[in-house]
Amino acid sequence: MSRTINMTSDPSKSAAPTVGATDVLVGSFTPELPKASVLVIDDEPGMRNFLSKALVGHCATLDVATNTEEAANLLDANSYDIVLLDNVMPKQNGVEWLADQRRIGLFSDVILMTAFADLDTAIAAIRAGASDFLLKPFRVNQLLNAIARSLARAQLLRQNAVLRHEVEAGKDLLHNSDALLGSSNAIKSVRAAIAKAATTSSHVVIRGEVGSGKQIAARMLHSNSSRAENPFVWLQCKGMNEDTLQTRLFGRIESNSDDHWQEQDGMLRDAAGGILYLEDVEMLSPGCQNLLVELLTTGRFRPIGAKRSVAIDVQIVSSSTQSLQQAVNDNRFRADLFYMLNVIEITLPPLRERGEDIVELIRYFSESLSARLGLSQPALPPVTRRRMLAYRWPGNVMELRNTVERALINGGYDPRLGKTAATGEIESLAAVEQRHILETLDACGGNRAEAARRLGVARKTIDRKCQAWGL
Ligand SMILES: Nc1ncnc2c1ncn2[C@@H]1O[C@H](COP(=O)(O)OP(=O)(O)OP(=O)(O)O)[C@@H](O)[C@H]1O
Repeated sequence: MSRTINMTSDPSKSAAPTVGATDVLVGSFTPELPKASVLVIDDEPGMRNFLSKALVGHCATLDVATNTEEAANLLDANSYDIVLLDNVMPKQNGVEWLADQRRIGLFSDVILMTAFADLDTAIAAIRAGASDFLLKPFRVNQLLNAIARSLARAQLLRQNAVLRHEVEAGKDLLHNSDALLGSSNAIKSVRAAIAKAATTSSHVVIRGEVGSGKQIAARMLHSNSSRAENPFVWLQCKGMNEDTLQTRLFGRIESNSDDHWQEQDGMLRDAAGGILYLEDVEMLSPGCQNLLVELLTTGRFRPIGAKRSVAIDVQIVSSSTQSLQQAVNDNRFRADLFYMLNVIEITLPPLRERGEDIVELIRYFSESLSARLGLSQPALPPVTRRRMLAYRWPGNVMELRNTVERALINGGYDPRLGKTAATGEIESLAAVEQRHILETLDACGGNRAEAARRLGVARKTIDRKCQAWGL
């Protein structure tokens, strides 16, 4: 059986350390070390004792295995950031065992400890995926430095992967608002729902039309949650074949007949501890749906081609432009997955249903885009403003943002702006009323008294409505 070192255990009661026991630790080696989980694999009691004594109190979890079978069992059950592996052990040497484990699925950084620094061992270890060497005898500082280096490298790789996903997201994220702007009651309720969802780890579905701000809502949820320090990883589920989608999400391990292996990390591992945002979740391929059900049922997933599964803590926020329930009814989406993902549902109202926000959004985009593009803000004549308020915005805030950007580039708003085509869609009474009043105002050249007369309402009513819409 393996031996687990409990953080409260007293390693000094074990056999006396054999190497560098008198080293004094100075300073913090890396901010990652206190959060790290480490597995030590060594058949020599003295060495195990030295490593335990050196590491207890410095890392979050420390497990010790006396042989490779114990180690494999521990790896089946737990995830480790670092594995410290002795090379010379009975039955199978460390490098051979490591190569086997990489093919099964070993997702930790491995530091090989060896007394024989020959080139062949070094080459074999690198091929087997060791990230560093410790040449025996070594001191505690050398050990902690090697671990710190591996942790820092892993952190860097993860940050790099997350940034790559952001670039692939293709969205102009740097210049977007990081909050859902607007003072309409509809957007206030959405912000309140986001704040509530951010206090839990429950999975969330955000529904809304194209460009209505679903991704901004998901990012807001992330930055308000306790997961904010961990990654937000975005995956577009639309337009990718089954194989690519599975690899991108779950990762893949491939080995060929030459005993070479290749590992591709999936987004799930990149998102560990954070939020995975599945955009257009209704387009998720059937195979991915099955794998996600397995993940949500067991809390573990298996990279494609791996034999070993990995435990993962991730909050899934999905977005859907179509009705997900409809996709279930049409047998395009698994009903159990729908219920697992849809613990909390947030619906973003279309822009035409929250006319009060339009002027605020125009101002925001006009100011932020003019600063970014180095262009002066275009004038917004009352007639254009009215037309923008009356327009239906089928592309929602995204369309509004692009309209403002186009006006900046062209030096003014298009006078034909806001000619609405009927869509046959049912609108709320408030939206119809707003559009009708604004179109009447337009027909009256902005004369409110005349518009009130034609509409058969008091002038004060028109004034009150215009004020609410920011006119
Ligand atoms: N309430 C809002 N406040 C500020 N910006 C917003 C708001 N809603 C949307 N946006 C902006 O509109 C654009 C589209 O938003 P976003 O990408 O979040 O929409 P979406 O619903 O995810 O779109 P899609 O369905 O195409 O993925 C972005 O530039 C975003 O910054």
